[in-house]
Amino acid sequence: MVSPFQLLGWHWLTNDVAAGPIVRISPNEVAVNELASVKEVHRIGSGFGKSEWYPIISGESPANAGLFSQRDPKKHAIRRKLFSQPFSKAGIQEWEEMLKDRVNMAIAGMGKMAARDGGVADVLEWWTFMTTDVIAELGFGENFHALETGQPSQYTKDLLKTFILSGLRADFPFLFILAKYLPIPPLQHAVGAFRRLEIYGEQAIAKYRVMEKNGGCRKTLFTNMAEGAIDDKAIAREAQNLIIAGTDTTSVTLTYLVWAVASHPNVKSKLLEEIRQKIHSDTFGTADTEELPYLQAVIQETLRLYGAAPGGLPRLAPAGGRVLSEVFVPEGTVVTTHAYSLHRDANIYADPHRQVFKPERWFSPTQAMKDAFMPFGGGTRVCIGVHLAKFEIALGAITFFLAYPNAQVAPQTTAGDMEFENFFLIAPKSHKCFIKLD
Ligand code: HEM
Repeated sequence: MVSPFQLLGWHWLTNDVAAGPIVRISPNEVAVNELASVKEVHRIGSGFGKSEWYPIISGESPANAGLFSQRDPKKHAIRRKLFSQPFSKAGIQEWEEMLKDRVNMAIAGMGKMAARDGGVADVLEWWTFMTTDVIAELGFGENFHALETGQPSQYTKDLLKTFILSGLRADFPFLFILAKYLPIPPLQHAVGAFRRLEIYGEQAIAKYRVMEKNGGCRKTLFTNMAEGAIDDKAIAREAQNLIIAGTDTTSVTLTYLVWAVASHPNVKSKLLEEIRQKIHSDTFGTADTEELPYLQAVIQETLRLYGAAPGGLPRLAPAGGRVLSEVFVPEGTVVTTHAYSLHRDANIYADPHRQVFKPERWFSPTQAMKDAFMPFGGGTRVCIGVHLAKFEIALGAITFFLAYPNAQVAPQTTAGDMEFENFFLIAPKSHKCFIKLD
């Protein structure tokens, strides 16, 4: 059974290291935190598949499940194969100019905001406009113009609203049925948003097809997929899912990176020294970002502490059950693993906690550090957007600190504001991160 806590994504911090390697957190659910057990759960071929939480939270039936929520391993493998080239490192590098353009627009937007608002900009807002415009271009071949207008599109607002509301819809479906007939404004807005999203996705793909016929369409991630490999309804759904999976995840992580670096002057000066030494003109590209070891260490450390999806990833114990951390876990039990706890395990990471932002630890990581590092999940279900996310974060960080080397956390943003809110994906509680740019 899926618990309301699972649906709302609130069940992730309970598995503290002190609580033990395996903890029963509901009648049919255990959380595991021991490295060997976590590795077993995510090992390719281990038989631990995604639980029923995924189709419920995404609102997708088995017949129309997308890449993220597909539970059937064979169907998932077929869909994943279609995505693997466009999302590969080389595939993402083909979008380099567009990525750089959107990063530059975000930096310019922050500058304009700061010029208007006493030198201070909300970087979370601009990184979110950036990631939205990037993924809309990749998924739909459309520009949502969030960066140009400094406003989220109606589509993005609906999408993010429905992501939070999907937990509610799954738990209380009758409320959403009633909402069609009863004048309860918040529920009617939600139903309207779900419907608008479906219509928008289908219209966008239909429009794309017309342009394709006339030879005037922009390339998308789906452009080179074999004819008929995936129908237009499924493309619309996948594109929509990519916007959910690829927007806030990256913008929140990049925001925490800027905040953490701006809060640690020694880290900032080392990062700036490396960037200034190795980046000599604005023609730098994605490949150059991989030649900056200190930047890469800063990104790793940010993902360790502030990766955007650190909570439980629910899987089902396979036929016959399994022994995990010396405990027999019967078949069908929900088993969750949590990057949050693993990334703070003092047996693996020295001084693991939040105050200790130490990129240097990644210069010579132990095998255990590498094995325990799972901000993007693991096994066959590891995040498909990892290269896109890492390039956006790297390009964003370089461009930001070159433009604003004196960046500091503004007094409007306190440590409390940057505590996590958690709905499966985390965000700063205040949903803002004000940085003084000069
Ligand atoms: C810093 C940014 C990101 C983080 C921390 C992150 C994290 C994750 C995690 C932890 C998972 C595994 C979920 C599970 O097993 O339940 C995942 C899966 C996934 N992510 Fe990401 N993600 C990020 C960026 C992106 C981007 C940019 C995209 C696409 C545009 C994306 C698309 C996906 C998809 C489609 C899956 C499902 C893959 C599958 O099941 O085959 N993610 N992500």
